[in-house]
Amino acid sequence: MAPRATFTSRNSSTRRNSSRNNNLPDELSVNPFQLKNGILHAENVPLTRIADEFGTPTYVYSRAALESAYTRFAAGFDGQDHLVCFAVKSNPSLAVLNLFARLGAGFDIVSGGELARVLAAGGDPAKVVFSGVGKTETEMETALNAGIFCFNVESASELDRLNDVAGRLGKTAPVSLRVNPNVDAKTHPYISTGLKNNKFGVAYEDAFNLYQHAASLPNIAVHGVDCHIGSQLTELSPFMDAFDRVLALVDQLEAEGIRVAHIDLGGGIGICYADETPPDFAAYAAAMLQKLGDRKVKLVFEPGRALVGNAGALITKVEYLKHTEAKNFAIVDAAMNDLMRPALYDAYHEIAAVVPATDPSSAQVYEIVGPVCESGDFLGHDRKLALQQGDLLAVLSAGAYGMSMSSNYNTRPRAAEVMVDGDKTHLIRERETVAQLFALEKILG
Ligand SMILES: Cc1ncc(COP(=O)(O)O)c(C=O)c1O
Ligand SMILES: N[C@@H](CCCC[NH3+])C(=O)O
Repeated sequence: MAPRATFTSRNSSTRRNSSRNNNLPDELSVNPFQLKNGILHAENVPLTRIADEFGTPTYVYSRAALESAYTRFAAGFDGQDHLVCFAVKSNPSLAVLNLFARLGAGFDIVSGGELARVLAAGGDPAKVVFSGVGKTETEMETALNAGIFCFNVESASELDRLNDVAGRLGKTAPVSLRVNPNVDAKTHPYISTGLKNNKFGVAYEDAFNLYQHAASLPNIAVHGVDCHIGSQLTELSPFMDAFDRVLALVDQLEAEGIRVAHIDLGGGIGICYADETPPDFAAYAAAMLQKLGDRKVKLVFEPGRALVGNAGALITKVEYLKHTEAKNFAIVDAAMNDLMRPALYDAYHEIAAVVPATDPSSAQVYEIVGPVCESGDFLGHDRKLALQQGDLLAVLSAGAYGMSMSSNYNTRPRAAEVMVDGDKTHLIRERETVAQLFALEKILG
């Protein structure tokens, strides 16, 4: 897959970002990384300026793209009672969460740590849904005390524990059961969650009985039905199939007198990394609303990647070029610890020169690799680029599951994070120092 000359075909609807007047053309709010005067920019900031000011590797996010994605996603549900809960795991930066909170977003969390982040970022606990298969008692207590919107319960034993914890606190826990509809999400097996053999949720066949049990528990209030079938979905049909199964269950529950006030359809809409054509937000919303029909129920969504993925890039510098008999290597200063998606899923990220060579005839096919001592430490295979030592590269579509899955492997401080807003830059996370990496450690006395 050759890198494209322009960096387009991110989620395609180009409606104006109505959240605030950022004076950016619509196109730049949707595709913030564009070439101008021979330099790749984020909005109106040349990436060369970011590298000079903040060093490399650095994650860069576009405020306009983040806000535009949220606004376009939510706009599809205008007129329908709904709540968009951004999936924090995809990008837990306080600055990112704060932007979404200001737009009225809720949040999908999977740990007490994520709840703390949401609260620190100004998020409203009453708009938080708590997913995850392994909630601890302490996490349940904290979430009950914070007054979250709903627990997405993933097993019978979790339901009983939540009932006990709520009882101890003299509270009632609002609950959805996460049902596993056994639908093939048609995505990478590591990020498919809605099949029978996945650890997530409650088997569809068991859900009705478990709801009856939930309704009988003194400290549990059934509020909804939840379902999330996987991530990076590029087709509408699995969403539709899952929704069909969820609606059948909702009808069955209501017939039994168990009222369902909301349906949480999870996240999972994919983005364009290479040549995928994921469902357009408007088409996704229209299809969901059509299926919902005239049922009076709130819809909850948990999008992560679709709101942040294409709003971010990782800037890295070429440290060395190494030409061997078998391969050409561009050894860059970002590595699998900064962006592990290629190593973990063999995921493709477009990699573009920040200042493309004026004479592309010198281009060669490179392995783009990092300095980590693992053969799996690569960011891209077989990329045709005209490179020199010291050149800057931008690894695109890195706003989701990039920084959030980074590590300190090889005692590498994690990258800085910068938010671009028009022609301004904001350092939203400082680069870690090596001293910080072992500050909590002790040697024996
Ligand atoms: C329960 C839950 N909700 C939402 C998400 C967000 O998924 P995505 O980033 O694909 O929208 C995930 C991750 O797959 C998840 O596990
Ligand atoms: N980490 C994955 C997505 C996992 C979704 C979490 N349920 C990715 O980078 O694509």
